[in-house]
Amino acid sequence: MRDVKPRTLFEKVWDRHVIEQEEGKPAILYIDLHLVHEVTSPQAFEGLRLNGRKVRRPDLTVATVDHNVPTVNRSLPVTDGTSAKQMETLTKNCRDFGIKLYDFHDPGQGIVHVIGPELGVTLPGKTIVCGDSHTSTHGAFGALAFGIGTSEVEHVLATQCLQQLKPKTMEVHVKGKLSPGVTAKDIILAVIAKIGTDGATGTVIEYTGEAIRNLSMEERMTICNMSIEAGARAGMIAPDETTFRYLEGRPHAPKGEAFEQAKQEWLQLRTDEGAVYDKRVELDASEIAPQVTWGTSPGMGTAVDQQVPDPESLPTETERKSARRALEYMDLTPGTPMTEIKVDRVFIGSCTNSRLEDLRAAACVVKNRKVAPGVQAMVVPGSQQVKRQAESEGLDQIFLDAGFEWRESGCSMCLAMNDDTLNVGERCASTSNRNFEGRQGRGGRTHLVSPMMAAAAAIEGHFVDIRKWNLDD
Ligand SMILES: CC(C)[C@H](C(=O)O)[C@@H](O)C(=O)O
Ligand code: SF4
Repeated sequence: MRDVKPRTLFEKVWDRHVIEQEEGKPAILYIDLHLVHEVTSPQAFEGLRLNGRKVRRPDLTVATVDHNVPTVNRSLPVTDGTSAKQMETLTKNCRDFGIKLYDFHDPGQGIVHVIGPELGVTLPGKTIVCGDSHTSTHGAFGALAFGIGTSEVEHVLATQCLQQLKPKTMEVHVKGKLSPGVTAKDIILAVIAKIGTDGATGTVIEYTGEAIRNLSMEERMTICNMSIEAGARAGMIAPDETTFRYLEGRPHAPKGEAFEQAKQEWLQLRTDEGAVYDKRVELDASEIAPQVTWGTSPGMGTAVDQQVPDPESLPTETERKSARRALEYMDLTPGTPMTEIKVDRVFIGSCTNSRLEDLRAAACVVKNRKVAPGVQAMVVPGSQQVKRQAESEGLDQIFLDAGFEWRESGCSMCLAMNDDTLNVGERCASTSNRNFEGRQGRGGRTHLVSPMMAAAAAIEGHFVDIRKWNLDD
């Protein structure tokens, strides 16, 4: 008899990929796409060599350099020893094992989570892994995409399979409409502020509701990207016309009749009526204000029209203790209006917010304005393609005229593995996803915001409520 139990989107993708499942044991999953970058792959390839193994499916494996790449002049040799070595190692590994690499000079190079969708290798219903926690980004297409460790990278390279315990499910339902000036980044920061950085631990989140349906693919990627900051294994959004419009014509997406057929299949990838999630939370988009983090974890955030909270007002001693420590590190006083916090640096980039739409939104704020004196601001496009497109629209000139630096693509100051770092004590408005101590450089202080909010902070020299700006002038 056919099993007619209603299933969630996650369960449908999971079920299609289970090769073997013994009761109480991890399942063995088939992996459709393995993305590789220079930081988490060297030991994995070394392991293959030591065991005399090949890569099982080089055709389902795609590599790029992103974490370490310098974002200035690419015609010069890479001077940082560790970065140069990691990049050379990946080049050699890809050559030896027959893997397509988007290297330093390739027009397709970029942050791994930006280029997957751009190339159309990220597709609905696929299982996608990468030795990188923000692999959750690709779930925006209705793929099951999650980060894995280096030993698992080796396992997937060798077998194209992975052992996984089945995660639980969680629905994050965002009803209603966003106010002007409030973006996908504000939704996800508000979700994390509400449920905490462990609010979704052990689950795969599915984002649903009117506010999510109305988002573009770029915005959906921003949301799924930060699922990991809420503790989730992955984030997913059911594919729809927005997804198909984005994918059609991408280099590796199916073409013509095959695309139409794929679309019919992808349309099945939605949660059945009556399917039950293990957990559920609901937010009203109309109540979300632009967000700014004040602490050293992505959950320590508030609305821009609020104040730095008083740690003593928090409910538990653990929370009070970590908030006290965070405020000390961030050099902030409880009760300070968020809009009075001054910034030294502004970073617009990272796999959360470095796509064309993000740059357009920031440029719209920056146009005909100047970066405040004393503020150093930079834009780092997520990929070479984003960079080229932005330049063809003249966005680079808008940023340059305002006093921003316009860089080459890569992770850059999201995690400061290259020369792009904060100095001790510097405060940064950043469109990235993590604000841990030292994340953007030792002693650096990070405030997570949307691209529009980062751009406005660059212009004013402190955080501002973007809803109060007239952006049509
Ligand atoms: C370097 C890599 C392992 C790491 C990750 O997995 O997320 C990085 O991308 C990050 O954002 O901290
Ligand atoms: S941009 Fe930042 S978060 Fe994204 S993969 Fe690179 S380092 Fe990780």
